[in-house]
Amino acid sequence: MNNEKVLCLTDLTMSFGNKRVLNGVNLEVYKGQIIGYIGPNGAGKSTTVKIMLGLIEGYHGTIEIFGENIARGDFAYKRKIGYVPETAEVYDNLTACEYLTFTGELFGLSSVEAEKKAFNLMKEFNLESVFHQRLSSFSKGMRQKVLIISSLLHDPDLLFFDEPLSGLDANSVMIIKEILNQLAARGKTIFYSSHIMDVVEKISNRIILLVEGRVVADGTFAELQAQNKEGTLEEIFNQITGINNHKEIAEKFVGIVSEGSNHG
Ligand SMILES: Nc1ncnc2c1ncn2[C@@H]1O[C@H](COP(=O)(O)OP(=O)(O)OP(=O)(O)O)[C@@H](O)[C@H]1O
Repeated sequence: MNNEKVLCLTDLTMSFGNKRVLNGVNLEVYKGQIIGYIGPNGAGKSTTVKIMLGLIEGYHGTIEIFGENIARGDFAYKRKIGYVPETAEVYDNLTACEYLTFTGELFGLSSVEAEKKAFNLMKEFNLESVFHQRLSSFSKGMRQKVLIISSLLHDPDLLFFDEPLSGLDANSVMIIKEILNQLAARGKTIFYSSHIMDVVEKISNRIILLVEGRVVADGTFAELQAQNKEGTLEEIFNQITGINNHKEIAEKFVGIVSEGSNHG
């Protein structure tokens, strides 16, 4: 593992109104690491990522990316970043070709270069026949693949993926997992959030668990296993986050659903 520091968060806090969402997050991430950033709904994962991308302001603490404090306002670092958001506004009226050429150009590629690279990448996902179709006609998984391609066109050094496997079928998941592994082997750093625990378990070489805006576990899967009684990452997650009454919650939920049901 390389010891070049790519990301450094020091005492990161963030509030929305009176609500404290991040409670002093400290992290150092090194080149070539694949970080699985996990946590319950609302833990603050997307907020952390959006702050690092400069999409949310008003945080306290320090964020250094590639050694630069991002508060200085020099956004050159963004050119070396790729991002797949959790929910994306894709420009539905554009064709895949138009959208990808446009995003490639935003990151400094020439239009010819962006289009050629986009086409070649679409082809690897068997999407070449829809290259000139509007995104509005794409299925969820097809759109997700376009977003993944769009985040990688400029060959970024640091990738932020928020639930990158959303909507992808089993074969595509295997391909993306392999792509992430190969990118990391080439020195790319990957920071991704996902709720799909078996995938996080398999592909991350470091797992960070955030609960209520605090890092409560940080280590390789083997290290987390050694610190906890449970076996799979899903079980470790449930053990640490203290949610072990799934059955009772489900029973209550179904009870409420069936309340007063005289609907025939
Ligand atoms: N723009 C906003 N204004 C007010 N509150 C917000 C805003 N964005 C996020 N929050 C709140 O911050 C908390 C953390 O949200 P965040 O989206 O970071 O969680 P998450 O860990 O990514 O969750 P999930 O797993 O559900 O995607 C939530 O309580 C959310 O309601």
